[in-house]
Amino acid sequence: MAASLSWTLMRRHGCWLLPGPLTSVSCREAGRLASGTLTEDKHRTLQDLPKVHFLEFLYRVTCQGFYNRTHELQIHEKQRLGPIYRDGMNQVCVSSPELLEEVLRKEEKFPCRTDMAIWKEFRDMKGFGYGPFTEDGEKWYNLRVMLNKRMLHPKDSVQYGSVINNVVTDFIKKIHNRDQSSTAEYLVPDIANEFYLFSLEGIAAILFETRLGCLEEEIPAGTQEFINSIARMFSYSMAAHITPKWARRFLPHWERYIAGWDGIFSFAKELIDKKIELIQQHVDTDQDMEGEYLTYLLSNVQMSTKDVYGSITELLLAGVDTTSNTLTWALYQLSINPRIQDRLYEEVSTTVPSDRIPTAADVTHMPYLRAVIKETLRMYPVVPVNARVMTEKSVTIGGYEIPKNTTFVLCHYAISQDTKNFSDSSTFNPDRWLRDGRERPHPFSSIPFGFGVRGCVGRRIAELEMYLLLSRVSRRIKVCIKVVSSLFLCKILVIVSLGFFFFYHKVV
Ligand code: HEM
Repeated sequence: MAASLSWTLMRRHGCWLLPGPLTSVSCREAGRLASGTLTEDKHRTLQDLPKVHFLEFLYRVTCQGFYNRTHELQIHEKQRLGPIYRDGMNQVCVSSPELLEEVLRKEEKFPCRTDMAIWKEFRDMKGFGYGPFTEDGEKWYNLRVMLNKRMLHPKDSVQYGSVINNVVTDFIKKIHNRDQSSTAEYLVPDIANEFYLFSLEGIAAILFETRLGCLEEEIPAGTQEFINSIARMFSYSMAAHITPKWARRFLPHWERYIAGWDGIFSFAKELIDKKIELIQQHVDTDQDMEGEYLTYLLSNVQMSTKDVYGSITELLLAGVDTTSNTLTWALYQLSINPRIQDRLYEEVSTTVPSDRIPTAADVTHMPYLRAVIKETLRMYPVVPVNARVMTEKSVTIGGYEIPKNTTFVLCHYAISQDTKNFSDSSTFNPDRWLRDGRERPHPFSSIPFGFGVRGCVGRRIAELEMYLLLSRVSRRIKVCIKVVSSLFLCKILVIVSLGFFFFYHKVV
């Protein structure tokens, strides 16, 4: 998934290609065995699984236009081959909630995703520690034990409520000030970018305990350089990954990729070093030091400063596009579904009086708001494909014995789009998540934050950011889509540009 996440971010400049025809041939045997209806009379192995040949895969990607929409390729292959098959790289793809559950429930003590070799290479070159994405095994486990504290439990995230609300206030001010000529309605030309800046400001305020100025009229030069470095690192990642080591000297990609990381780490390091200095001053003068996440990590004797540099940087990178893309899709769906928007407005305005800002505690009384986010993540999962590698022993999945070190590709997108799991799956319907006595979807049919000990560490923070922003926006602003100039989706559902939004004040 780390690769998928980095790919997600890398593809911010991708484009939407027209869908190719979907064939409806299915591999009945694999489907029936996997769903348990075929007698398991024979010992079945990896070799017995239906297979997509590498050339077939190349053909689909290059000639059939799946290059920029491999999430749709998941659906295509599932229709042809059933819910479990081998892909062109001999990985085992699973695309039913039952099989997904089987894989994840059998995961090992230190679950492994994929190797982040080129991320690790930079850290090794420059002497920085690994973070939660790059670390593996017992070291990863010990790191997560420390990172989880003050972040993963819902009551931990509540303490960041006021920090996030301050950032939301600045976001709303910025949007309002955009067009001073009209108090009633105005256009926001690139809402995806506004949400990117909001998410970066929000996660940095939590992680660094400082503000970066992303929501100011003019973004400070250092912050802008940091944003550019993130973009540079991701846009050259794929080229750096496929360039052979011997060719790096002759092509510009590797150097640019490293320059991107240099910019990211030097910015993060400067902020962390400032905090270390501040803590030291307090220690020297015998003063108590109050602080949040970074202070907690730096005060933890089991974490070296080198590890803090690595972890904070990876948390920061994971916490921006994920949240901002989800918010953009949520707003898009609200803008084309005015009844859902009105219902959200009703819920927020009846739960919190208009003179009060919604808090983390208020959000627990807003089931519809939470359902809107859950449904957005079902339709547009920011991590549409994840992975697990069982490194200790072979494992039996869907009746097939799969040798150790085989990669399992978890096809979340195909699962959450399947009408067997969600009736009318292409319709945005938050109601399906309400706990009002209706039948609940299979628990593994939509798991946008992953599962188990390797699941998303930033989940609670991300949810709180999205709830607090959306509750305030929906109470104050009526959002309509005016022009969808260019709705680009790419390989992993990242929005490059979502046209123009037409905003109208509800309450000034
Ligand atoms: C809408 C927002 C987000 C979504 C949908 C999301 C989703 C995910 C998913 C699916 C995974 C992989 C889990 C697994 O393999 O089982 C993950 C991992 C991770 N996420 Fe998030 N994430 C979001 C926001 C954030 C934020 C705000 C942060 C930072 C505070 C963050 C930090 C991480 C980290 C560090 C990992 C790697 C964990 C590990 O390997 O131990 N995420 N995320």
